[in-house]
Amino acid sequence: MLNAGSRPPQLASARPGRPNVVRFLPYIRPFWRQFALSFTMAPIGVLLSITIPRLLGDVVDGPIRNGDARGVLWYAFLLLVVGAAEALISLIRRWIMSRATSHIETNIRLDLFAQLQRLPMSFHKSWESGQLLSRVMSDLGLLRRFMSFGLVMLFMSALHIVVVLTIMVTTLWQVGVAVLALVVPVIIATYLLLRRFGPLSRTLQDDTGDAASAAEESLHGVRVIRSFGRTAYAFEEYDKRATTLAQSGIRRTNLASVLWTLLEVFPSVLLIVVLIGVSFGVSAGTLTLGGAVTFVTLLLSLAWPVGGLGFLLSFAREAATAADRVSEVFDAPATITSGDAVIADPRGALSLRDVTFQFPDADQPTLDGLDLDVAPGETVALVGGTGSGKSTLVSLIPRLVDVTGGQILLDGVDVRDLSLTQLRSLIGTAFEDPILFSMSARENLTLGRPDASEADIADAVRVARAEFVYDLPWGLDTRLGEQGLSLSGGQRQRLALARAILVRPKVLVLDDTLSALDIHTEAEVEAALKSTLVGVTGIVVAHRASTVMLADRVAMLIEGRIAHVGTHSELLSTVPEYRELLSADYSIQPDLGGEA
Ligand SMILES: Nc1ncnc2c1ncn2[C@@H]1O[C@H](COP(=O)(O)OP(=O)(O)OP(=O)(O)O)[C@@H](O)[C@H]1O
Repeated sequence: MLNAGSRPPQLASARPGRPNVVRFLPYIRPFWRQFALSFTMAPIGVLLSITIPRLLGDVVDGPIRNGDARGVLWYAFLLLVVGAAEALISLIRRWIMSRATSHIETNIRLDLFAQLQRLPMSFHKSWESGQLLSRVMSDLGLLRRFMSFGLVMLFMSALHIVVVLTIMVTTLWQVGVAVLALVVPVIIATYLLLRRFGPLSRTLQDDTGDAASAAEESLHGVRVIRSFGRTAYAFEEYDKRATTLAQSGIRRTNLASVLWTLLEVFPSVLLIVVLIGVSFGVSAGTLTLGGAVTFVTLLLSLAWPVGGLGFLLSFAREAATAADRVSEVFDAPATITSGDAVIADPRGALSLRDVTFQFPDADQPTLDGLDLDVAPGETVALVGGTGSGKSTLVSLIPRLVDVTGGQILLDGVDVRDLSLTQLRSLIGTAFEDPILFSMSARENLTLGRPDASEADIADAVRVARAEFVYDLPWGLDTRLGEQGLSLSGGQRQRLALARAILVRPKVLVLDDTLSALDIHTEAEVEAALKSTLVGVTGIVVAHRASTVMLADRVAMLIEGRIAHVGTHSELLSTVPEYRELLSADYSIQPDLGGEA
């Protein structure tokens, strides 16, 4: 798996007044030869395309006027060669650019993915996944398409227009000036329309992200939606976002159509002016018939560059918006950064010193002044009512989030000062809701230790009572997860537990990992875990008395504070809230009662 920390983004830093799109230039730098070649070929293409009107003029004034059939054929051949050369140049340019920009897109996408891996959980909780997906996929795709052909076409169109207008002004200045007089208001109108286009394009791209989020959420929760009979409601919710998206698309296309129409009609208006101008020129004898043909054909050659300019300018605006949206993810602060310290001989002593944690949008702390020392090899169970802060506390240990006050020390070193790679290799975590990836059972198991041997895997599988993996259709190579074989909740939990054990952690954090197991399997797993936890520091979030039995000591959380610490028997006999909390299990396990 990608080590996010090892891939710093190449994106240039933000500067006031500098458009975000410019910040992506470092990605283009390794491919500057391809870009240089493509931009050098562009003027040759323009030159060839304006050669055709010149040849047409010459054939009219020469072979056609003189009735020279061989001459006409010769010009026809020349026209064919010029046309073919123009097509070949454009083909080569496309090949070069599509290869270069695909690499650029991949590099940006990898950096963006690494950045998403680096960003703290608070970022992922506050951003809808559809919004992130639309940035990773559609915005980057749009940027690539713009770099691949939009940029060079924009350059070619502008060059073509400038060259043709210059030829016109120098050949027949009266007509040239009239054409220029018409071009200026069109440029101003284009500029004004594009200013309105920017915000519309941003809204459309944001609405695309919203629609993607709605689709992702309802597909993810399709089981819940169906079981509550809320398919119609989910459809309505998606319909709302899809309609908003369609409306934004229509508003943007309406505006773009005005721009495109303006620029498409423009050459036809120019044609009238030019036709009147050249007919005066021909009758006054200042222009030959061939010259008139060249003039008119040159003007007609403007139809695509001018018509396409509207599309290309709006495309450039959309690419700028896509760059803004992608930059927002790159600019989000990666608050969980690696420290430099490395523990030479890790033992797994864990200490909480006045640990406080408050969610950014909460008005009071979720954890408030926690102190606890867990000795190497000791197992502490965290118990407490629902919402008392157990999961929040365990997420602080591997730094999924950071404390907002106090310190968590591992072997006396503040976890924020430790190398993140070492910290996460020392801590194995398994959550209540185990996430399995769309890969083989073996890859899922070895996620935290890709070099694990068959014997290590077998050992972890045995402790977690996950032997069922060997009975899957293709054993350890069976593909699991969203697009693979689906496992039961208990099987998933056991696989996640084996994954955490396989890391051979110094600290094993189990966040209610055994909740989906039946009582017998849980007892088996616990017995095996007990032998494994020897020498490993354990932090076990527990709801059942049976899980608490794994622990040497119990810390009871009440409203974000550690209210009681002691052995299970001590708390049972001295803390009524503890007895009450575990009463369900307590009543069905008389031997526990005996212990009390
Ligand atoms: N992003 C958040 N912003 C604000 N409050 C939050 C956020 N996430 C969780 N909380 C609150 O923090 C408190 C502690 O939650 P936590 O999940 O740690 O409890 P828990 O003890 O693990 O509960 P359970 O046993 O039900 O899993 C809860 O009141 C929860 O609503």
